Amino acid sequence: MPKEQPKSIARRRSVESITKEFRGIGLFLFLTSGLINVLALTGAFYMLQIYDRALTSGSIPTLVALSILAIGLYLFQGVFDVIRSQVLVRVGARLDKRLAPLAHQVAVDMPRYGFSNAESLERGRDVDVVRSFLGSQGPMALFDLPWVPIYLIFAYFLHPMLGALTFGGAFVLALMTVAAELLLRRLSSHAQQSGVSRGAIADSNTRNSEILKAMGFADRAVTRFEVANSEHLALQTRSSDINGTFGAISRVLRMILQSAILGLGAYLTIIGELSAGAIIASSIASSRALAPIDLAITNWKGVVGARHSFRRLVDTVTALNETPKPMVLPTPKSTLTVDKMTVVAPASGRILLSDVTFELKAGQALGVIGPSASGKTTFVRAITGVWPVLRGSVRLDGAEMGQWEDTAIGKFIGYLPQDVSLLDATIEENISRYAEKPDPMGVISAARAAGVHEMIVHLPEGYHTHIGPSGMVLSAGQRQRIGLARALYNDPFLVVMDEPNSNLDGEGEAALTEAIRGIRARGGIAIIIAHRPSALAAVDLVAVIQNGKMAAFGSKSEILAPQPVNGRPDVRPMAANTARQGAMS
Ligand SMILES: Nc1ncnc2c1ncn2[C@@H]1O[C@H](COP(=O)(O)OP(=O)(O)OP(=O)(O)O)[C@@H](O)[C@H]1O
Repeated sequence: MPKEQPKSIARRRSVESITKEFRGIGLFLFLTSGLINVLALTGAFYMLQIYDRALTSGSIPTLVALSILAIGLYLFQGVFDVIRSQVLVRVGARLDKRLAPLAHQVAVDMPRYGFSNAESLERGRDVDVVRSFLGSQGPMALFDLPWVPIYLIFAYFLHPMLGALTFGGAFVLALMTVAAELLLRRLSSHAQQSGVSRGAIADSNTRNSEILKAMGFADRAVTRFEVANSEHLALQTRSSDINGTFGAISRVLRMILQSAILGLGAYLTIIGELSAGAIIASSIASSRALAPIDLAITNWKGVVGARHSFRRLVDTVTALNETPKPMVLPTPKSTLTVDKMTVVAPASGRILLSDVTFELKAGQALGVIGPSASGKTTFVRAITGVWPVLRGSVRLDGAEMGQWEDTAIGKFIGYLPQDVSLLDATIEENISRYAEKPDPMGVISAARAAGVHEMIVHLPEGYHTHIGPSGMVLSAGQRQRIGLARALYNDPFLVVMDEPNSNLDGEGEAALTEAIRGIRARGGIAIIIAHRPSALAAVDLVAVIQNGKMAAFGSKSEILAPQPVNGRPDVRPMAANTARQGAMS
């Protein structure tokens, strides 16, 4: 027997972990479906008894008793049907409650690895797809399918030929289900991909609404969306066409088969092998036998979509299960050591930064300079753990970053990215990083350190001002200062800032310099990427990044010293020249 691959073992474990709590419910639904299907024979038995007993005996009391019994059984069937559908809806809701946070956790991580927002949000939608499928007719059909033999056996006992005809019909419809599956499987995956591409265009267009308006190319952006939308619609239409056609053929086949059963029944009655009641009973039983297959065909598009989404959810859970749970380590307080760090672009695998080595001690601040696209942002992304390190290591007090849990290490890191990106929440929630119980003094002291406290208290709602999506109600400089306060909240050991002064005025830059001095004075480490030299006023070390390598590293006075006119060739880039003027001032 071939050995099972570790990946498929991991996937199997994930499926087991997702379905574990639903196994009992699954058995309950299966048995309830059996009961519903047995009760659904009521109509067939009723007709048999009416024709063969009540009509032949002419007994009204028998007719009434049979009718009361049939109504009672129908009501029972209805009750179980309601229970089954309500349980399925609740299973969907429970699954959603359990999986939605996991899917969102992965969705939040995906953009870091080069996935578009649309692709990331698709993970969240997977949960919706599975939940709505569970609330639809699809799963009922799937639960009814295993009980189809009950009706086949019933028809067989009425007459073997009726059983054979019903079986033949069920077989043809089952083949149609297989055909629908084969045709829809690939199409559904293409339709889903085209939906993601369409979403990515819509997302990019809405995020750039100001640019589209100012430079008047909104109509061309809409055209791009239209093209992607048409492609998506064409695929959707094709899969709906296939589903609809198969559904229609299956309904017609069912009608033909039911008439054929009646015809065969009539023939068997004429030749004296069947009673009149059995004709109607066999017609009812065959119709019930084919109903779940018919329903499955009609809902097959949903089945394929839900299966696709469920598989991706399994991948999601597998990915999360594969992440080892780190130990709790003490708060770092002495060193940041970077050893031969090599970083690749997550999506393309292109090497963006290689063999970077240096060490910073508590109380030091490093300014990072270098030309555009040299790898400075890549450098901070790797140091803050936003991007993984391909080779080499980044260590705090000797322990690699990966040895900490994300939430634990996050407390020791302050990060002000180039694109500040504030969250859609209040200023207090932004600065306190969504703390459940924000420490007001901590928030205020971070805001003071960033020189933004006065500005915040002058807003009508102060720290409770809701800043809207992407920090809409604030100016770029205000956003940057609040971003700085968020980076400084709770005095993290390592504070990394990517061009923190790009939108700051003189007062803001002075606050930034003070903040860097504050970090150094309390024994933290600061790393500042700067194009504008004024940001380097409070640093003691400077590194030069050039062409994805660390071209120079040393004290500020050494790196930014005036260059000799003659003498050895200088490794320091042009950027150092621009940085020099302000930083030395
Ligand atoms: N997500 C990404 N995927 C692939 N390549 C990327 C990605 N982000 C940046 N790069 C590439 O990595 C290189 C370094 O980019 P990086 O943003 O680190 O430069 P930088 O020095 O910060 O530039 P700037 O000063 O203009 O901000 C560039 O060639 C860029 O094209």
